[in-house]
Amino acid sequence: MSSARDINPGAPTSRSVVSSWGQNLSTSPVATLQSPTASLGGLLPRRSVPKLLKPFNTQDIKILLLENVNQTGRDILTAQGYQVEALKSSLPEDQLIEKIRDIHVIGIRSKTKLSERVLSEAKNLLVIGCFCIGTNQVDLTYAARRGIAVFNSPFANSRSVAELVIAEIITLARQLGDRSIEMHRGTWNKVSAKCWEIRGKTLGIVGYGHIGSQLSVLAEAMGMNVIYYDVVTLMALGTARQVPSLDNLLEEADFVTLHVPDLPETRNMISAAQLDRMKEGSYLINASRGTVVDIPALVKAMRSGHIAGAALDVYPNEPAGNGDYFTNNLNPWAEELRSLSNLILTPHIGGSTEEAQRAIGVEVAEALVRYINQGITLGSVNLPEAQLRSLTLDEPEHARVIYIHRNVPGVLRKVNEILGDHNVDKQISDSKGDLAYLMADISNVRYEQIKDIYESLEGLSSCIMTRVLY
Ligand SMILES: NC(=O)c1ccc[n+]([C@@H]2O[C@H](COP(=O)([O-])OP(=O)(O)OC[C@H]3O[C@@H](n4cnc5c(N)ncnc54)[C@H](O)[C@@H]3O)[C@@H](O)[C@H]2O)c1
Ligand SMILES: O=C(O)CC[C@@H](O)C(=O)O
Repeated sequence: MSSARDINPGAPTSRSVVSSWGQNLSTSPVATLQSPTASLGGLLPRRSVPKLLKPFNTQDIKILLLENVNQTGRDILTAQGYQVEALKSSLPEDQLIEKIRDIHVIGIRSKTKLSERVLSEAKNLLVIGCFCIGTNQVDLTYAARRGIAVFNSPFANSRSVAELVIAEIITLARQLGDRSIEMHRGTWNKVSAKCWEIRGKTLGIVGYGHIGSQLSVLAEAMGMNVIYYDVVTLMALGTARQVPSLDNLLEEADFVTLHVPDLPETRNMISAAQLDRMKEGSYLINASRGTVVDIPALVKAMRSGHIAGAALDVYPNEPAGNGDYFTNNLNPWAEELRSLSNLILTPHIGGSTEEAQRAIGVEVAEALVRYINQGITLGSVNLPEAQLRSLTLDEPEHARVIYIHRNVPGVLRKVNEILGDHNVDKQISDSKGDLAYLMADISNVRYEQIKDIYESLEGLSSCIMTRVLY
């Protein structure tokens, strides 16, 4: 990345070299070192004081957090001395492009689309934090091509989603949503027709990952029979049973619940043909991604009475913030949906609990700090995972070189020629597809040599991004 030297806070420009020499490096060591996720602590030599690697004034790091990221995450980032701006909602694309030009880190949830168009404007961006499970809103391939790391929180809200689905199964079986709406309008409508217990009914889980498998355990505890369909063969929990095809599941289940990611092969996975296969009077729940269900087909199946009820938490288009947006302007069938009986509509709240949001805030913010301060990529969804133990304060004249590069032959030789005048204490390199990530801790490196190392690495044709931390 030819302009990285000017814009990458990891780049030892003369400004950052000068400003960091006299800097107190331990602005807030605790936030990095108390991480429960990385096993860094265990790898540290006893009684050595870890040194925070910051080749820049921490105040120079600019972070934009969108979509009301939890306070736990904001606190961790602010404690590092970074400049943190936090907004409650997402931003329209043009405003996002304006903002993203200037920042080093962006934190988002599910609404902010970080497309190639947006990311191509993000000249300073080092890392993206998705404060959620899904990463489908980010162009991961393009981000990797630019050497921009992406982190998420793979399962901190799984339990919250599973509990919501359990609540929805009973709510649909007993038509609780409709009874409640009627009572709110003053209507007493005591009925038992087509209201059921869930005990002994069959739950069909599509996608038996973190959420699907958690849900399986809860559903069995309530006396349901569980079957599941997944593209991967997975160990069944309890007495659940994997079925060989989606059609098998649809034909057997009383309740079908979807827990697959947004992928080309899951788009409209449940459409007219699949709804037809479902049992007469069965129910559909979608708390995965809005693209997975063909909504006009669902409307038709519900109007005919073939599908007795449904719960939707996610939609193809979702608004950037809270407000009266669930209209046909957002999705052309929104008002028709609103008119259906026994249909639970929720505003993408599957993972929205205090517990989940706090845990996600901590997990993702700590991953960001580890990456910014030490270059550790453990848990990254798009870069190879690499970690080295922290340098310590009793290791003076050490520097950590991070070289993100195209995965082509001969790179290690060239890098080691550049590092050759110094002692390479530790080195790790890993690749993922076309991309490779190298970390090396070198000693006997004088302050004025760092700039040369940086410029030599940047001059290699394989270079995507170089950072030198010291
Ligand atoms: N509503 C919410 O607030 C909310 C919260 C968290 C997660 N989610 C969404 O829920 C979904 C599932 O999350 P998770 O954490 O359980 O994911 P996961 O990756 O742990 O599990 C997904 C499972 O789906 C399977 N799968 C993939 N493609 C499939 C296909 N074509 N057919 C059948 N199975 C397939 C995978 O093999 C995997 O086992 C994701 O889309 C996620 O973004 C929504
Ligand atoms: O909190 C969100 O916006 C997203 C929740 C969920 O869809 C996820 O991907 O974790």
